Amino acid sequence: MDQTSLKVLDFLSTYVTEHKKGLIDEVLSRRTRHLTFVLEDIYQSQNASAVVRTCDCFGIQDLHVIENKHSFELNPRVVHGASKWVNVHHYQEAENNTKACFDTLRKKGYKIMATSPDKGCLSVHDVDISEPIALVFGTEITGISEFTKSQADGLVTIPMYGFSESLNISVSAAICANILIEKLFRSEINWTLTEDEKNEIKLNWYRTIVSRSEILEKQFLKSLNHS
Ligand SMILES: C[S@@+](CC[C@H](N)C(=O)[O-])C[C@H]1O[C@@H](n2cnc3c(N)ncnc32)[C@H](O)[C@@H]1O
Repeated sequence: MDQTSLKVLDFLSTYVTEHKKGLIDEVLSRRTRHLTFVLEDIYQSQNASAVVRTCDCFGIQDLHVIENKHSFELNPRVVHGASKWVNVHHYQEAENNTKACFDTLRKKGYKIMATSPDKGCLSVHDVDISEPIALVFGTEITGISEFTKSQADGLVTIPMYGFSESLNISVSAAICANILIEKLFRSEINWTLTEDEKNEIKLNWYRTIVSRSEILEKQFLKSLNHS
């Protein structure tokens, strides 16, 4: 983070109560980029919203949204403001947005694991979390695309024992988040964010919670340029 952004962070922090600052620091201490979620063409807003909320609740900072056939929409009654705390990255411009997303994630060092109700896949309990993982969830009716199936580094399943063929996508995301985050917390892996990452996220959160932050920031930057 550059010096000016650090000064803005410092400035905006004067408008945030000590209680809120403490809460933000506590939440940031449990945020991770070691695990990230990917949604491929999810078209029901309540499902997309429930996943955003799950990411926030379990400390998954980034959600990648692939929009090949369907656009991503949030339902305010389900998301409950959680989208303010999670970085949502959209892939909607390329000819194959799934490929664009996977290329980006691989460059960042992620292994791509796709989820499926198929019995033959690796159980989510047995996933190796030593490397950063991007977990892909498929669309409501047809699941993950053939492209994802062929390009993923592995397929993961939540074992099921009933008559139904699959879980709801948002339920699957919550179960996987719970299992993998607990596994991460119990491991020796360095899954926490760097100080720089924490500051960048904190600045965005301060901008969200401080009223009229945009105007205040403009005035502050003007005063910096004059001094
Ligand atoms: C309703 S399911 C899609 C069902 C589709 N017929 C299929 O075979 O994938 C939607 C998404 O939820 C996730 N899902 C559902 N059940 C799962 C399970 N048992 N294990 C892992 N993921 C599951 C997957 O991401 C799936 O693409």
